[in-house]
Amino acid sequence: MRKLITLPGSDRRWRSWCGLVLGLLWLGPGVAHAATPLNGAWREVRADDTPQAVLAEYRAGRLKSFDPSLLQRFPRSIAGSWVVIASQPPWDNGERVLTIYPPPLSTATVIANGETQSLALDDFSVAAHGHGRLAWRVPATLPGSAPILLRFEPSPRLSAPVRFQLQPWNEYLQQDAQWLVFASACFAVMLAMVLMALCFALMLRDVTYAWYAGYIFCYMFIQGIQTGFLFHPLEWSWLSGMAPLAGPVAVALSVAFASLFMMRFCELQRYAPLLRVPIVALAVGMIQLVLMRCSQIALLVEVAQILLNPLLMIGAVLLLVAAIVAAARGSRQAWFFLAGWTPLLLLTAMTSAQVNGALPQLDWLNDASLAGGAFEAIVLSLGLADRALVLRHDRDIVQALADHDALTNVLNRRAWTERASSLLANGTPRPITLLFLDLDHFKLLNDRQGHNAGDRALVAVAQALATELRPSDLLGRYGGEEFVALLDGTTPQQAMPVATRLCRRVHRLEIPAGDESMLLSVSIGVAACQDGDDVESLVERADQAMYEAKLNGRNRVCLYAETVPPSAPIGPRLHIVKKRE
Ligand SMILES: Nc1nc2c(ncn2[C@@H]2O[C@H](COP(=O)(O)OP(=O)(O)OP(=O)(O)O)[C@@H](O)[C@H]2O)c(=O)[nH]1
Repeated sequence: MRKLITLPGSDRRWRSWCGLVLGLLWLGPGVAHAATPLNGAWREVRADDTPQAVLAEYRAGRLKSFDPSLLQRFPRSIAGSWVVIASQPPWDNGERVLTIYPPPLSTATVIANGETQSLALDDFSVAAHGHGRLAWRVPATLPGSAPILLRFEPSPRLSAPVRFQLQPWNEYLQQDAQWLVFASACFAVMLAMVLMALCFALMLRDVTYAWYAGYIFCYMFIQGIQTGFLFHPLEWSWLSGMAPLAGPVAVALSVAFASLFMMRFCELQRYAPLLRVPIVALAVGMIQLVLMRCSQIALLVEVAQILLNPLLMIGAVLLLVAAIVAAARGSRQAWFFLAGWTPLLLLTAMTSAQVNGALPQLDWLNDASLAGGAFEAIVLSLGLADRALVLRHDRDIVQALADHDALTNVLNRRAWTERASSLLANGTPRPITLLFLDLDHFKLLNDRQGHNAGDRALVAVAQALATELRPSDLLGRYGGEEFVALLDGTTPQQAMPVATRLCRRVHRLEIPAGDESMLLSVSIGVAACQDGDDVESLVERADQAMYEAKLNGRNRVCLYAETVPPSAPIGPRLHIVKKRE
């Protein structure tokens, strides 16, 4: 048989570095290990084959040779394939482990020293298992020069290509542990994002998070089956034999969840409304495939099997186009989707190409897909956080619009009442005083100068009041030409000079109206908060005081009578603002 040249160490290291870059979380398998150089040969299984006859054919050089260090695809055949793996000299007779990576979903049987042993992901009978690969501990009695014969059982599906390694036991243990750390980290990241998204979905009652959680969970599940992580180390023995059903079902569900998630996340309704229909159809179609696959009706199962791959390809293109269109039309989230999802799509496309015999050197694609899942989960979570931020910003704007008077931009009556109520409800004993302001003869001003001039006057008054008051004072527009200001921590005696200042300030305002300027004045009622007061009762007393100010000639401040002893002279209750010259 023609001797095959194995890849030099530098090449292998280069491939490992590619894995590091693409895998992002690549911890262990990225480090190159000095595996024994191997020769490989194979042929399809025939009906009257015996292991001895196959080995004899191998020794006679009649099998098809291949390089075990590269990914090798054994065609789907009815009976399966024989594979012979032999070390190149110098032979190592120490403790060795033969590994098959990535682990095939079908069973492989090793025949050595006249004994057979089955290797399968969902085989829980053997004590020692490889993680993320099939592993067989070579018996010490088998000489290093002896070829190892394997029989790959026929697979109903197109089988993924595999590569073989023969490693010293210690080196294998180290690589196995590194892979476990790497895979656990990837799965932990994805699981954390799923749990976080579920909490958000429940708390915020936003189904986008639920679709996201479903999508990432399905992807995790697919990776868990493909890498064998669910079987070893998780030992989900109940899943044994179910992989051929559970795998395609999880794939179809993940596409359905991804479609529903991306539709809401990228706001297709706003940015690409026409693409919503095919994407909803894709999600519905995938769910139908799941139902057909689980129906146990042979015809439906067969049809579902045939439709899955073409629909996957169409779906991938559709989601990609929709995301690009939405991103181009201004959807921020679509960029997050593209950043997280495109690497995974590329990896999936490359893995599919490998199933058809391309890219045999890229043996890191499977682990990179695992890391790609974790990377995507993080990027999409960042996208969801960004979306929450944008929604909060929009909500703040709406809230501000709802709380503020459109003309004067001070708090409107509802918002002012709410905030004043919570201030009064805050039980800390402290003085609180309310000013009730009503512009004088405003109807006259409107009638003479027009409604627009009246509006300008209201805006100018609101600005003047806001400037004159402290930021902590609660200013609001209570009605047409009525304003209220709640002065927290202020006694009526302290509030009177403030109210007088406001009175003067309003009276000094110059509101241009045609050739002349308007003269404004305001009457202010002052009332102190008493025990058991609510906003309504406090406003009522301040309103009464304001009427008193009106009755006394307007353009003045009046303190509500009950808040000062009846014996007090009228002076401190009534502040008259001098008429403007
Ligand atoms: N321009 C303008 N006018 C308003 C607005 N809201 C209420 N008004 C007017 O304010 C006037 C209030 O008139 P009245 O309640 O009779 O009070 P007044 O004319 O100020 O008289 P006194 O309060 O007794 O001094 C009415 O003519 C309302 O139409 C507004 O947003 N813009």
